[in-house]
Amino acid sequence: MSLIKDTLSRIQQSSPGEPEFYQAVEEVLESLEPLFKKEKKYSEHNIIQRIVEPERMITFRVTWIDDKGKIQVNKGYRVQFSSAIGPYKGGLRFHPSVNSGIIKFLGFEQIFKNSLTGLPIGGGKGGSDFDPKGKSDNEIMRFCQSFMTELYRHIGDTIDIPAGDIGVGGREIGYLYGQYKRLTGSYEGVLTGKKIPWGGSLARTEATGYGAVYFADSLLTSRNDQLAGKTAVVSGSGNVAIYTIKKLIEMGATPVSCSDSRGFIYHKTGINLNTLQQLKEQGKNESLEEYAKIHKDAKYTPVKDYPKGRNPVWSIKCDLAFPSATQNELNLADAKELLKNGCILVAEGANMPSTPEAVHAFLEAKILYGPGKAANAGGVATSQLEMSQNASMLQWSFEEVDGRLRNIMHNIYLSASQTAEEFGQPHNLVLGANIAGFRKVANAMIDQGAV
Ligand SMILES: NC(=O)C1=CN([C@@H]2O[C@H](COP(=O)(O)OP(=O)(O)OC[C@H]3O[C@@H](n4cnc5c(N)ncnc54)[C@H](O)[C@@H]3O)[C@@H](O)[C@H]2O)C=CC1
Ligand SMILES: O=C(O)CCC(=O)C(=O)O
Repeated sequence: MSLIKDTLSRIQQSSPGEPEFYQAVEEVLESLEPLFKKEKKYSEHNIIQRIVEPERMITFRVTWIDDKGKIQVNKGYRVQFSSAIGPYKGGLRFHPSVNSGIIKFLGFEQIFKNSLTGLPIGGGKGGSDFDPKGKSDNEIMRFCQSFMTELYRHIGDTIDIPAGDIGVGGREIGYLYGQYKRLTGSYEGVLTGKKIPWGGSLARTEATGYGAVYFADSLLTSRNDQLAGKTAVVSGSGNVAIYTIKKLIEMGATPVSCSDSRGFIYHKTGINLNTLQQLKEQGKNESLEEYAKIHKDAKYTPVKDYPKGRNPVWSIKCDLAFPSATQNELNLADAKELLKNGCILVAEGANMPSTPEAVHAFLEAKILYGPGKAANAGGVATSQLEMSQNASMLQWSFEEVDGRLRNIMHNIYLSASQTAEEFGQPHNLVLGANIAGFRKVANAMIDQGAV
């Protein structure tokens, strides 16, 4: 269609070499076609041309000194994509694969995800190609301090509020926050994902994983089904995967896998969360290999033994799948395998983990499919709850925050499914989430004039 083709060809020309960004844009635009047919105001106000162009993209040099005294250089990014409905909000990713296209795809997704939460937050994202693996604590600290020395002038508690993502957890947020305070002298909620004694929110650490499971629960309930008794495959073994596994266990399901960039574990009787958490806290690269040494009935498969072009996590027989590692980790062949094995639900903890072909296969099969921007929105929603607590100088209980998270996830489900129904495709939550998220942002853009 011309809306998609024209927009893609324009962004390919103006932003060459950013395939993940084009992928994210194409998926959203495909879903928006029925809305554009129904309501002309979005074309009249040229919303698409405006929304695919970030309000601001900041790139900067991050110079830091390693433990040997050598000067190292990385690249830092912050995309401030849309402030139509609130201050820019989104995580920071530290991973060697980070480049402008990755940051822009994540920032673009964040616009609609944040809108879906029903909270007043705009879309942003940032990060660096810095690789935290194998770095000492002091190296991480020096890197974070240098990163913030550039970033601090662009952020603020009502301007742009970064948080964590891959490679950025409580430790990194601490070093970033310390440096922000040193530079500005201001104790404000400028970052979320802070530790509890210095402004963090209870349940933020758990929120993305818990939220994905709450979302799955809403999906299953819509078909008079439940999590209890189901077998689940989970990929990743970081923040999102661990708290997905924890909540699945609490709700009576059996998560049987986890993975990292070196390999995966299949533990048919169920992942032992204590072992996994203890090994991950030790921070060794070999934690999943160690897991299989401790639990003899678990099988570890290294990446070098994966069949070409496949992620064998998705070949494990299961009822439910929670991709919780990274983008494009589940392709069409993987999707077909999941469907062949009787998987009835996919809830994406990661951002854009399924390739477009895999997404189409899920939609065609009419299984319960929760796209990342809906299913993993619990993390950013709880970040906004952290901002609210910071602004009012209060701290809510775990139960209070968790209860709000659960409601927010159910409301996201309702908003996506009711919108999907409105457009005559009740099972299609990709369409529902994209239209519901877009409509609010686009209407705000129209109200605010040509800015
Ligand atoms: N932390 C949060 O609150 C949120 C995270 N997400 C998304 O969830 C996903 C996971 O993020 P976190 O758990 O926060 O990060 P993390 O750094 O805690 O964990 C990332 C996990 O993914 C694995 N991984 C990374 N690249 C991989 C690759 N190429 N192949 C296989 N495994 C790989 C890592 O080994 C690790 O187990 C990402 O897509 C992130 O954007 C989405 C919403 C919020
Ligand atoms: O908590 C946040 O602000 C951001 C979380 C995030 O990066 C995401 O939703 O992908």
